[in-house]
Amino acid sequence: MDLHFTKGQGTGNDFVLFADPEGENELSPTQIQAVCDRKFGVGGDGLIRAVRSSKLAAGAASLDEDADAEWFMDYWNADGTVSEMCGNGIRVYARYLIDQGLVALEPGDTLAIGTRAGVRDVQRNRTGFQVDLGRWKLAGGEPLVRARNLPVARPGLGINVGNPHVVVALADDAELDAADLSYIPQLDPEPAGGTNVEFVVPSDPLVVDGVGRIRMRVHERGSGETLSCGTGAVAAALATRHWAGAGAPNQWRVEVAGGVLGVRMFPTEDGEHVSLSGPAELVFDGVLGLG
Ligand SMILES: N[C@@H](CCC[C@H](N)C(=O)O)C(=O)O
Repeated sequence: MDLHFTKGQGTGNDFVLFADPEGENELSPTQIQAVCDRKFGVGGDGLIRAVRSSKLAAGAASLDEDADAEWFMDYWNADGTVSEMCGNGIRVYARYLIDQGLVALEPGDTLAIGTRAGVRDVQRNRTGFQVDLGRWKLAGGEPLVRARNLPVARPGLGINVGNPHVVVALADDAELDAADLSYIPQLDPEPAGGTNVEFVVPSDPLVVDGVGRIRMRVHERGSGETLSCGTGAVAAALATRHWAGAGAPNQWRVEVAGGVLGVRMFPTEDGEHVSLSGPAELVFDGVLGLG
């Protein structure tokens, strides 16, 4: 089979995307690993299949919340495992659907996209996209996190924004730079199903013009260290606001190795939601022969 793909990225978090509107070409975990391999394949932190929600295999996801989500983001990590949600990926996915002529979306317009975490609204803006990640949750527990080259294990804060995260505050930039994230951070207790782990350092001053500022590095479940993680940036901002206490802002600028992401917490009738904004680019198209 020939895979007609597009490579895309959002703040350096890179994805291989392909269109399977009728749901006829689901890839196996082994094929996904091969496509995402940086030496023998296209290379990517994850793979996204564009499939119509109506063509999903029964039980793949519940789309009860919004029957208008014509398109589903079928997201897979580079190691061939699924994830419920991807904050950078969903912006790149919106860009891809527009580029393929599968949806029309002008700046200011909103598109509902199905994900394993539920339906998410993505709004196109002048420079990129903003996604409403819905209600966030404290995941409970404060696992002790050990990472190579860090002097001590520290408690992390578990946060779920559709997918699982544990956020750890480090002492300073020097510690953040020294952490060796080519090894999987060890958690005690280890959360069932694994987790993404974010390491954060507040900027000094923490708040400028009402916007909180942090730096972050991430070890993604199923992909290793990446240049950025959108849902991770959201979890990191939520955790930092939690630690900062009363008076902490609801708007955050998160600096990652691949660029800058914006996070905003806002009230809704349904409780507090959190949104993520940032760029989304398509890089090149290609065809890969799959055995
Ligand atoms: N890079 C993504 C998150 C991708 C999924 C994650 N590795 C997981 O397993 O949950 C993002 O931008 O949010």
